[in-house]
Amino acid sequence: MMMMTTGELWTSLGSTAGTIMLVWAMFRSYVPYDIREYLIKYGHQFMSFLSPYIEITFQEYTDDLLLRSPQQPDASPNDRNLVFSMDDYEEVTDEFQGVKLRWSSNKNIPMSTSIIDYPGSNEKRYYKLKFHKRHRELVTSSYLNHVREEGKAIGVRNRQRKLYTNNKSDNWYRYRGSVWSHVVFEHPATFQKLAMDPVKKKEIVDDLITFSKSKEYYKKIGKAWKRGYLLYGPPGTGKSSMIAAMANFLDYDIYDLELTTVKDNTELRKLLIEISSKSVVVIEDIDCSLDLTGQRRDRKKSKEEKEKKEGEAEQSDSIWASQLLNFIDGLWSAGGGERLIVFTTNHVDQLDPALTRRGRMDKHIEMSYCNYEGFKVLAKNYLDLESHPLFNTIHGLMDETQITPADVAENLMPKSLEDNCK
Ligand SMILES: Nc1ncnc2c1ncn2[C@@H]1O[C@H](COP(=O)(O)OP(=O)(O)OP(=O)(O)O)[C@@H](O)[C@H]1O
Ligand SMILES: [Mg+2]
Repeated sequence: MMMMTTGELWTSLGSTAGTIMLVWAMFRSYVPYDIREYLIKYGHQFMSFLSPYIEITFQEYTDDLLLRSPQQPDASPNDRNLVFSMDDYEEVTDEFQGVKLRWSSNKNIPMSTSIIDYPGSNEKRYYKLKFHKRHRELVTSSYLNHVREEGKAIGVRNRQRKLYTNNKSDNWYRYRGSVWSHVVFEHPATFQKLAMDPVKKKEIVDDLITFSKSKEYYKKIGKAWKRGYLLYGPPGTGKSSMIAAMANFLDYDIYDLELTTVKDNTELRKLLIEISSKSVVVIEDIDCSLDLTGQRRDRKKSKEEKEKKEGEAEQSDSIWASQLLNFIDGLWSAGGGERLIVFTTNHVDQLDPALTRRGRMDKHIEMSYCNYEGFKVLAKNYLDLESHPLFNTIHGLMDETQITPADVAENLMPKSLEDNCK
């Protein structure tokens, strides 16, 4: 057998490359353009006929297809801003049901036609998927769907959640017809940090999990995929914190619907229609919101005044309440998206029966004064304390007094910077 030295190998490679270049240059200068194109086109077809591989090209268009190399970690919910993507001309290998598939990223850079050109503005990126012909069935029937679903799931995990508030209809034209304004929703509340009866807490968490997994069930029974909660209890017992915890838990947006700025049913319908899937719709202080005068009802009204107005108010309340819920039932049944609707009130006894009736609101949750269990959660949150000689005394005091978690929290907060450092 003849062995080549490294020097000889390089010389031979160099001369082969030289020959190829020469043939290519002759081909370009002596073969006319159209024949050249023809030969290249059919050359490609011939080669792909012989090749055992199939290549599919995907233009970069939406984030429907999100590629992630196996070596790169998923961005966790805490690193929402970290997005991993493929570099230009990078190749990654994916594995699906034991089959290896190669993805590569490429880009077309068209000839510039405009005078001012921003770098990258005209580039069109695309991805190529290469796999063996024998896996064609697997790729077309299941793999591409799998990529799409994964992409969507990653998109949902990485999206920034939003807190929406309804714009006053007088200003809708200013917001170019947008009925909702939004800011990024970043609230630290979690169920773990919520001070409340642990059994009740677990019940709510389980309820949310069941709801979020029940798409097929709601479809089967022909009902809108939604769930209604009524949170009630004195101020400072954690109703709003609970809503934030729910949204964080399910990764939903929040739509804070201020009913007092909604003038009529048409406006209400417009607002409700715009609410997207995976959201919590919140109507705070429902007893005040449902006053048709558009003003929050004054809780300190004199008794006679209250009685005098009771008749009218009750009538308008029930109109609003049932209309709101009928709208929601009707509008959302078509959409198929998952939505929670949460009402809060400090005065559950004053609510219209149309609202509190079972079936309207799926779950009534009472948020109440802080007990010892709640205190322990707050002590852990605020002071990082799990036990202390004073806990026994506090236990006794908590049983005797009615104090809201907000008040307890307030007292556990350091009063000054020095306090904090002790
Ligand atoms: N159950 C709780 N667990 C933990 N923190 C709580 C709880 N309740 C209240 N807090 C603390 O008190 C603050 C006020 O609570 P929150 O706004 O959730 O009360 P609320 O019931 O919505 O009151 P309101 O009826 O006045 O709207 C919160 O920011 C939170 O720090
Ligand atoms: Mg509140």
